[in-house]
Amino acid sequence: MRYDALLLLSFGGPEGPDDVMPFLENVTRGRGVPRARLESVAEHYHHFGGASPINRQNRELKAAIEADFAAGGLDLPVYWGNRNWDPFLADTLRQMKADGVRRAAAFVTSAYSGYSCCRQYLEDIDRARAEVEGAPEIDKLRIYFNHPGFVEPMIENTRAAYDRLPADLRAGARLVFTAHSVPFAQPGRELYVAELNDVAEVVAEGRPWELVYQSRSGPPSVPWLDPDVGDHLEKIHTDGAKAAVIVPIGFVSDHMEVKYDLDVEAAELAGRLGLRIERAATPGTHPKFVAMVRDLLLERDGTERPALGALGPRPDTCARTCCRGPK
Ligand SMILES: CC1=C(CCC(=O)O)c2cc3nc(cc4[nH]c(cc5[nH]c(cc1n2)c(C)c5CCC(=O)O)c(CCC(=O)O)c4C)C(CCC(=O)O)=C3C
Ligand SMILES: [Fe+2]
Repeated sequence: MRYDALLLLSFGGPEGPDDVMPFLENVTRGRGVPRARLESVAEHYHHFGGASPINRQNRELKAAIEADFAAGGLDLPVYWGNRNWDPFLADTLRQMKADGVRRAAAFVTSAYSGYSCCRQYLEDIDRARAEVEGAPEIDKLRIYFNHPGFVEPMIENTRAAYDRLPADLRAGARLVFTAHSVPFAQPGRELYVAELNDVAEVVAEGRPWELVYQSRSGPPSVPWLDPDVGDHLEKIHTDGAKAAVIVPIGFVSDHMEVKYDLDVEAAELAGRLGLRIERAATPGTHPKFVAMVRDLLLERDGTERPALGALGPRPDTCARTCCRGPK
């Protein structure tokens, strides 16, 4: 084992009402998100008492990874750091250094390629390391959108969502995959879209399906990936659909974008339309997803690199050109 720690690297989220605005300002600094959008997203967090579910989910994931390492005889400490909120990555690196960690592998809670999911985390690592003299070296583990540990829980959760539909609605239910929208001009967008389509085809298990986007945040003048999930639900309702299974294929846990934009907003819309929807769970702390983290670590020492779908495993280190950030 060439690493002496695992770093769980995530987005971060507010833990109470006073954190909401400072958190949103961290997320959107320099990104041209309109103030009105920030204020409406703040309301999503206030709807849940000002706390994002993502921190609890990361604490649970960290505990599950620790238990899985222990059960697998892997004696490696696990640390957790975020891009946008406490525990901030630089503080975590300071702690790792104090504990004598010299080289760590990073597992990021985003499964896909593209600037927001991948390159931005590499930039976060560079920036945080530059802040901490003598910081450990950090290798980001490969992108895992098509690893069976991510895809198989998605398949199981999709089947379970079908099973929750009334039997008479199952056969006619539309299968709708959803992912976070990004600006059309975002570096790596083509690869992000290709990967989403590749996994959707596997998870659909032969059913017809469609891929839509959610949680768009830029000004209307800037094109983002579409169609939007809400517009799409209205369209399939107009087409005569009675039910749909919604699979948040773009996300690894049931955080705010899932809990609000799907379980509140899309659910309200579907209720108004009289469209029955069931939302599939995300991998979260599914045992296969947790075990994948250990597999990704061990494959660095030459074991198999499993991948489902047609695209094949991504390389360990992505080329600087594949989803370059803003210059
Ligand atoms: C592709 C993608 C993922 C999926 C991959 C992954 O899962 O990582 C993702 C995840 C997440 N996005 C999250 C939250 C937010 N994203 C925002 C804004 C943005 N997201 C973007 C992209 C993505 N984001 C983009 C291009 C922007 C515009 C600003 C910019 O160019 O960066 C904003 C600002 C307000 C708004 O405009 O919505 C918030 C609050 C949370 C935490 C939720 C919680 O608290 O539970 C998570 C996991
Ligand atoms: Fe986001």
